[in-house]
Amino acid sequence: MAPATPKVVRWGLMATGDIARTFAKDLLIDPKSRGTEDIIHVVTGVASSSSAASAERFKEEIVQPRQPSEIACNTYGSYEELVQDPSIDLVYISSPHSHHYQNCMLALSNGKAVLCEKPVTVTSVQAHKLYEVAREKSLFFMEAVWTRFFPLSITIRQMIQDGVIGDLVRVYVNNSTGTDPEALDPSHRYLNKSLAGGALLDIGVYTLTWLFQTLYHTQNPETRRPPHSLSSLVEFHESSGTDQMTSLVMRFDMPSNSRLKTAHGIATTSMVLPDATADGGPTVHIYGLKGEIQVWGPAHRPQSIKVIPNMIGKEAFERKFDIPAGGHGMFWEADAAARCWIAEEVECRTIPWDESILVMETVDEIRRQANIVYPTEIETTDYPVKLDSRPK
Ligand SMILES: NC(=O)C1=CN([C@@H]2O[C@H](COP(=O)(O)OP(=O)(O)OC[C@H]3O[C@@H](n4cnc5c(N)ncnc54)[C@H](OP(=O)(O)O)[C@@H]3O)[C@@H](O)[C@H]2O)C=CC1
Ligand SMILES: O=C1OC[C@@H](O)[C@H](O)[C@H]1O
Repeated sequence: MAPATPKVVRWGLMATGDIARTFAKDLLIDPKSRGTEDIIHVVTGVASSSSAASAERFKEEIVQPRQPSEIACNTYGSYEELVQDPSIDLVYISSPHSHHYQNCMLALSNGKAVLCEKPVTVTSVQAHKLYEVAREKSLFFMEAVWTRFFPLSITIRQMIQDGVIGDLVRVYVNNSTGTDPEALDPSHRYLNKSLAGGALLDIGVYTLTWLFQTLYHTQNPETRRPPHSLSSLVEFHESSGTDQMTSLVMRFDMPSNSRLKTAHGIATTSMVLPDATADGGPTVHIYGLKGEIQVWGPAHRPQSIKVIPNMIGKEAFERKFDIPAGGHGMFWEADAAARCWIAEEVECRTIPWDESILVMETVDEIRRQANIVYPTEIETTDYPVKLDSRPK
C-alpha cells in the first residue's frame, strides 16, 4: 500500500547532454500519471563539465519550468562540486561511456548513490571494481538499463516464468541506431574511440539485455549458469575504425527439467540500419516450445507485443504498451532506483550487479574476438585519471 505522504527523492545530474535532458524531463513528470504514489522526484543539483553557464541553462530550460519554485536547484561548472552537495540523494550520470568509470568513482567515493547510464563501463573489470566500492561503502548503484523497467519487459519476463511459451529455445534480437556515420562530425561520440565509440557499446548492449533478461534473468538465481560458446562477427567503419555492425550467437544452459538443455541467443546491431524494422515488424523474437513472443518497436524502447501460440486452434493476441503522460519511458527506472535508495538497498533486483557484469564480460569477449581496443586511459581501473577528449 502506498504511504500517505510520498517520499521526496533529490537528484543531482552529472552532465547536461542529450539523454540528461530526456531523463530530467521524464523525472519531473507527475509520478501519479503512471500510478506512482510513493515518490516525488526533484532535481536539486545540475553539473556541467563544460561550464557553470551550461548547467544554469539546463536548470532554466529543463528543471525550473517543471518543478515547484520553492525547490532550490544548485548549478555547478564541475562534477567535483556536484558530489559534495549535501542536498543531493542520488546522482544520475550521463557522460559518455568512456567517462562512466571515473565519474562513478567520483560520486561513490564522495558517498553518493548512483544511477549510471548504459553501458555501465568500458570493461567488465571496471564494472567489478565499481560494484566492490559500492558494496564497501553501502551505497546504492545501478546501471540505467531503462528498457528492463518497461511494463512490457516486466510482462514478458513474467510470461516466460509462467510458461506461456513453454521451454525457451531461441531468442533473436536486432537493435540498431539508424545513423549515417558519414553525416556525423568525426568527433561525435558514436565515432570517437576516445569516447568508447562504436555500435556495440552504444546500442549492442540492448541486444544483450534482451538475451539476458529472457534467457538468464527468468531462471532460478540459485542454479542458472552464465552463457558460453560465444561466436561473433564485427564490421568496422573505415575512417574512424569504430565497430559499426556486430552479430553474435551464444548458448545459454536451460534448467535441468527443460526438454532442450540449451537455448540460443542471437543478437545483431548496426549503426546504419534503422532502429526498428521499416515495415514496423518485430525486432525481438522469443521462441519457446509452445509459442513465440514478438516485440515490436525499437528493442531499446519497445512498444507492443504479439504472442503466437504454436498450437492450432489457439489464438494469437497483441498488446500495446503506451508510455503515459507523453514521457520517453525513463521514469520507470528512476522510480525503481529511488525506491531502492529509500529502502537502503545497494542493488536493484531488476538489473542486479552480476548481470551488468555478465553483459560487460560478453562485450569484452566480442571485443577480444574482433580486436576492438580503446585508449588505455578509458580502460584502466586506476582512479583518478584525468580524461580529456573533447574536440579541440
Ligand atoms: N538510456 C538511453 O536511452 C540513452 C543512453 N545514452 C547513454 O548516455 C550517455 C550519454 O549520451 P548522450 O547524452 O547521447 O551524449 P551527449 O554527447 O549528448 O552528452 C554527453 C555529455 O557528457 C558530458 N561530457 C563530459 N565529458 C565529455 C567529453 N569528454 N566529451 C563529450 N561530452 C562530455 C557533456 O556534458 P557537460 O558538458 O554538461 O559535462 C556532454 O553533454 C552515453 O553513455 C550513452 O550510452 C545515450 C542516449 C540514449
Ligand atoms: O541508449 C541509446 O538508445 C538510443 C540510441 O539512439 C542511442 O544512441 C543510445 O545511446
